Parts: sequence; C-alpha cells; structure tokens
Amino acid sequence: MRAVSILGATGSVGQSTLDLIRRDRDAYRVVALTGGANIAQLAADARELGAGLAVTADEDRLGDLRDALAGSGVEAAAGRAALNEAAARPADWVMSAIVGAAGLAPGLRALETGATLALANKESLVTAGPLVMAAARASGARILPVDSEHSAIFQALTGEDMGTVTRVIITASGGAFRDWPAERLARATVAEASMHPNWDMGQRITIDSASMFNKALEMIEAREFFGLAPAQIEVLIHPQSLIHALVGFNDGALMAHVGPPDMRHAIGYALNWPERRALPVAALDLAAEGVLEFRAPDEARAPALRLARAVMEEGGLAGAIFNAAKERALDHFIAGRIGFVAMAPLVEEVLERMLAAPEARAARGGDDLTLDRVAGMDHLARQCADLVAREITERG
Ligand SMILES: NC(=O)C1=CN([C@@H]2O[C@H](COP(=O)(O)OP(=O)(O)OC[C@H]3O[C@@H](n4cnc5c(N)ncnc54)[C@H](OP(=O)(O)O)[C@@H]3O)[C@@H](O)[C@H]2O)C=CC1
Ligand SMILES: CC(=O)[C@@H](O)[C@H](O)COP(=O)(O)O
Ligand SMILES: [Mn+2]
Repeated sequence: MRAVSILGATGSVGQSTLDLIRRDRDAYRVVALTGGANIAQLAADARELGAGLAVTADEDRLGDLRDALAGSGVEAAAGRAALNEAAARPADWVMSAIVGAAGLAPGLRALETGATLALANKESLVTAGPLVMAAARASGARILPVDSEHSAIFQALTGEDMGTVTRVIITASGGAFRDWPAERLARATVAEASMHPNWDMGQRITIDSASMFNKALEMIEAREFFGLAPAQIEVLIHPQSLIHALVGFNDGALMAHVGPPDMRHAIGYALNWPERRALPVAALDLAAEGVLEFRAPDEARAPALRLARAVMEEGGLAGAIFNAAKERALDHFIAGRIGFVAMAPLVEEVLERMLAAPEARAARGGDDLTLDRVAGMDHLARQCADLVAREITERG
C-alpha cells in the first residue's frame, strides 16, 4: 500500500488526483490532505478516505474544520506551519497542487523527506527552480512533472539522451481570447477570462491562460526542470489542445505527445510512474478531430512571453519577482481594480523596478537562492505590484 499526501486537495488538480485514488482505493493510504477555504470538501474527502491529517491554510477556519471532522479520527490543523508539517509527514508520493507561490515551502518540505513529488505547482520552479532541484538532489527525491506540457516533454524524453535534444515546443491553446480582435481585450471581463476553451481548471490558471502568463510560467518551468537553454524553448499556438508538447532531436525528429485534455492522464502518469496503467481518460478519435491547427503566437498580444524570456536570461530572483507581480496583477484584475491588458505592463514595471535593487542583482547566478531570500523578494515584489497597480488606477 502506498502512502500518499495531496497538497491542494480541494482544487481542480487535487480533486482529479483523488478521483484516481478512489478508483484503486486499496492501493493507497492517505497520509494528509490540505486545502484552503473549502472546508466542507476537505473534511468530506478526509473522512471518506480515512486521512491521518487534514489541514486548512486558513487559521480562521480551524474551528470549522474541527467541527466538520468531529468523531472521524482525522487530525485537524491550520496555518502555514501546519501545511509544512503535513507535507513533511512520511509518505511515498506527494501531490503538490496548491496554487501560487504558497506551494513552494510545502513542496520543499516534502522533497526533504525523500518523497516523490508530483509537481503541478509550476510556481515552485518559476520562483525557486535551482533551490527545488537542489533539494531533490540532496535527499534523492524524485520530482515528476504534472503540468500537462511538462509531463508530455518528460514522456517524449524517456530513454533519450538530453545531448541530442535541440528544441522543446510547448503548445498553447491561446486561451479564452484566442480569436478576439486585439482592440477588444481592453474590455475583457473576469467572467470572460475565466472560460477556458478546452480545459476545466481553477480560475487563476484559466485567466493566466487567457493572458498567456500560464505559458510564460511554463517556459520558465521547462527551463528549470529539464535544464534547457532559453533559446531551446518555443511556444506554438495549437487551438485543439491535443498535442501538449513536442521535443526536437538533432536528427530532425520531432516527438509529439498527443492526448485528450484531461489532467487525469498527467496525474495518473506521475502516480503510476515508472509503469503505465489504464486510466479513465477518453480514447482520442483523430479521424473525428480531422484537423489539428498550429500557428505562431502573436507576441504583441502576448507580452508575457517576452517577459518570460527576459526572466530566464536574468535568472536568480527574477522568477520570484515575476511570479509575485503576476499573482498580484491577477488579484487586482479579479478584484476589478485594473483591466485585463494592464496586467502585463504592471508585471513589466515591477520587474524593472525590482531588478534594479541590489538584493535581486546579488542572486543572479541562482546558486545562493534560499527559501528566505525567495520569500523576502516575493514579499517586496507584491508590495511593488500593489504600488504600481495604484498608479495605474490613478492614471485611469
Ligand atoms: N487545474 C489544472 O488543470 C492545472 C493546474 N496546474 C497547476 O496546479 C496548481 C493548482 O491548480 P488548480 O488545481 O487549478 O487550482 P485551484 O484553484 O483549483 O486549487 C488550488 C488549491 O490550493 C488551495 N489553496 C489556495 N490558496 C492557498 C494558500 N494560500 N495556501 C495553501 N493552499 C491554498 C486551494 O484550497 P481551497 O480551494 O480550499 O481554497 C485548493 O486546494 C497551480 O499551480 C496550477 O498552475 C498545472 C496544470 C494544470
Ligand atoms: C492542463 C494544463 O497543463 C494547463 O496548463 C493548460 O496547458 C492550460 O492551457 P493553455 O495552453 O491555454 O495555457
Ligand atoms: Mn500546462
């Protein structure tokens, strides 16, 4: 029986992970489940699966969680330290599916124990890639990518020599506004940005898909996970989201990973690795699909891609600044304080201001990244982003 923990269990990836675990219930012992505001879901899943521990990130909700778990035998806890403690409980396999930079510290704790980390939380590699990879090396833990494109690259690379890889192509659906004229984007609403054409995901990543910030994060994630040079990473618009990534080799071959837009494939691959087992995903009917389309991204409409390249060239703490500014820009958009097209200029302005700071420049190489330095820079970048958002609002 494998001992598993799911960080971010109440979210989209977390629920898909639990769906797979339920289908093979006797094969798993659930060590810990974590969530945030959704106490009813967290408690129901923890009861049903007999979890040892359930943790909410929100300390104010501990009473509700305790009430919901009364008599179940499931331990209840709350807050950041409790999340880290849950992640550090001995387990064979830990799903990292908290959204945002909040997922970094718990993921590192899990890696320190030597557990296999199934990594959906792309922000961990964007904010602190060298630190995360070093933590895995130090304990001998394995990281398995769960982001669909990175799972696709990982699968295409199986048995291949990295020295023969010339390029990696990450596909992008183009998001909710793929077919909108550029001039309409300034009036895009939160509700419109929250509709993904192909994937059913949490609201934040869905809006990031519309702004192409999701793809920007994924470029950095690919660089950190696979050790690629920035120039080897390409983005290709593919509206059907059936090819998730392609890997190019020195003999001209391109290996494409094709599959339905269902995260249970990538999650299940990481759960069963190194084996392949049957998964409850639909078989693709390519004849019925008929046509797979591809086109180059319009970089004028997607400044996030240019910013990602600048962040990769900069290295060090630039990823932490970029991610923090993006997270706050998204908060401000969702709250209606800034428009959709103001997010990228806000992030660019924060990068410019913060990269001029000596603390950011000092960590350029990435070798001396620590969790404290990343957290400190994240905090400053969020403050800077709030200031820039106020300036944007005042300008009107
Ligand atoms: N959804 C998808 O298909 C994919 C997602 N990813 C990545 O996986 C991660 C999760 O995405 P997704 O499942 O869509 O996100 P969701 O918003 O659906 O779920 C996020 C999870 O994190 C919890 N959470 C939110 N804020 C905090 C916090 N500050 N501290 C601790 N826990 C918190 C939520 O709790 P609660 O809901 O109870 O408040 C929930 O359990 C992201 O990094 C995303 O980029 C990558 C590829 C595909
Ligand atoms: C499922 C997954 O991995 C998402 O990151 C997805 O790729 C988002 O779609 P976009 O291609 O629209 O960003
Ligand atoms: Mn993805």
